[in-house]
Amino acid sequence: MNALAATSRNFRQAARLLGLDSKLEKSLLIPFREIKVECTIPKDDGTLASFVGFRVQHDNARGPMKGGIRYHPEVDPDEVNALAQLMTWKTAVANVPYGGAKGGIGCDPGKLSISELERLTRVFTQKIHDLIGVHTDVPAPDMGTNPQTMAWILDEYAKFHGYSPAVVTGKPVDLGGSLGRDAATGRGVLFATAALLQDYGKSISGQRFVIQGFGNVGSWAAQLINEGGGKIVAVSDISGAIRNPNGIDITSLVKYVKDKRGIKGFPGADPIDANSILIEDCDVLIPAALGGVINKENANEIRAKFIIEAANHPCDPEADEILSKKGVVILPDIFANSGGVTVSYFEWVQNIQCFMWSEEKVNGVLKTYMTKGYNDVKEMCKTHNCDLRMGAFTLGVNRVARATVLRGWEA
Ligand SMILES: NC(=O)C1=CN([C@@H]2O[C@H](COP(=O)(O)OP(=O)(O)OC[C@H]3O[C@@H](n4cnc5c(N)ncnc54)[C@H](OP(=O)(O)O)[C@@H]3O)[C@@H](O)[C@H]2O)C=CC1
Ligand SMILES: O=C(O)CCC(=O)C(=O)O
Repeated sequence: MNALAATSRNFRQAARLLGLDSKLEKSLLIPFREIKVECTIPKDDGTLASFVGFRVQHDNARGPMKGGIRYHPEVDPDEVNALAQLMTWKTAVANVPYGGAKGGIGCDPGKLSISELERLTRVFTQKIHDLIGVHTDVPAPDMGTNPQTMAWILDEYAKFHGYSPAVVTGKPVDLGGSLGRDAATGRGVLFATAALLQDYGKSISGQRFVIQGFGNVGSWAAQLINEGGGKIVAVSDISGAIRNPNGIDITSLVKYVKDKRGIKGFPGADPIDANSILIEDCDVLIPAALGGVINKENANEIRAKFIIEAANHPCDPEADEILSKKGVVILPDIFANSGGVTVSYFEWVQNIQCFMWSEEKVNGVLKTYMTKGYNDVKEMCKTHNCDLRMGAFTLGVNRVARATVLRGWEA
C-alpha cells in the first residue's frame, strides 16, 4: 500500500473514532498547498542535471507548517504528501504550536559532490523562498540532508528576505542551531521506548535491540540505548547488515562508520543478509530508515515483541493487522520520532528570543514533552479503546480539528 493511502487510511479511522463531521474530515485531509519545482544545476563536469523538488504544506491550523526536507532517489509527490500529513498529526501529538509540511528532492545525495549538493539546495531554495518563512513554513533536515543543508537554505533565503535564522531548524550550532538537536530524534526514541517498556514492567537495560538505518536517527538511538544498558544485537544501513548476539560495540561502530562511510566490514560483528534485518531475533525492533519496510510480505516473520517507529510510516496498515494478531506492540511514528520536531521547536523559540539554552535544559524539557506525549496517547487509547497508533492519531487529529473549528470558516 502506498504511503499516502496508508496514512490517509489511518487518518480516516481516527476521524471515525472521534466522530468527526464528514466535511471537516475532508478538509483536514486535503493539503493546504503542493509545490513542485524543477531544479537544474551545472554538474562539476560542466554537464547539466535536472531534479524535481517538492514541498507539500499540509495544514497550518495550529501554527506555522513544519517538517523536514528529504534527498533520496525514491522521493515522489505521494510520499511527500503522506509525510507532510504525518507532520500535521505529529506536531499536534507533541503539542508544539505548528502545522505540518514536508519537502524533498528526487536525487541520490551519495552520487553528488558537496558543491553539486550546495548548488542544488540553493536552486531549490530560490524556487520556494517566497513560500517558506519563520511564521509560515519552517524546514528542517530529514533523510539525506543535514545541518550543512540547512545552512545553505538559510544563506540563500537571506539573499531575498534578510538574515533570519528561525527560517530553518536543525542548523549548525554556529549559525543558531540548538544544542541537542542533532541527537534529539534518537533521544526522543530512547525516552519513548523507556516509557513503553516501563508499562510492560521492563526497562532499556536487559532488552535486545535491532536497528535498521544508522544515519542521524538510527546511530543516535543506538548510542543512547547502548548507554542506557540496552544490547544492540544487529544493525543495518545501505551498505549491508551486521549481527553480534553478545552486543555490538556501538562506540567503535560509530567511529568505523565515520571512517568507512558504512557499516559493511565492521570487524566486531558478523555480516548478515540485509533483507533479514527486520526478522532478526530481538526484543525491540527499531526501523530508522525508509517507509513501508514492514508490510504483509514480512510481518508474519517479525520476531520482536515491540516495534518502535523511529522512521516515518515504516509499517503499513496491513502489517499492523498481522502484527496486532501476533501480539506485537507498535509505538507509532507520530509519537516515537517526535523528539526531532520538538527540539526543532526549542531551536525556533531560542532564535526568536535571541537566546541559547544549555544542552541539559534542551534534553530535560524534551524528556518532559515525551513523557507527557506518552501519557496523552495512552489516555486516548483508554477513551477510544484502541491501540497506540489510533491513540496517537486520535490525539493529533482531535487537536487539529479543534483548532480548525475555533478559527472558523468565514471567507
Ligand atoms: N532526522 C530527523 O530529525 C528525523 C528523521 N525521521 C525519520 O527517520 C528516518 C531516518 O532519517 P535520518 O536518520 O534523518 O536519515 P539519514 O539520511 O541520516 O540516515 C538514513 C539511514 O538509513 C539508511 N538506509 C537507507 N536506505 C536503507 C535501506 N534500504 N536499508 C537499510 N538502511 C537504509 C542509510 O544508509 P546510508 O547511510 O548507508 O545511506 C542511513 O544509515 C526517516 O524515515 C526520517 O523521515 C523522523 C523524525 C525526525
Ligand atoms: O525537525 C523538524 O522540523 C521536522 C523533522 C521531521 O521531518 C520529522 O519529524 O519527520
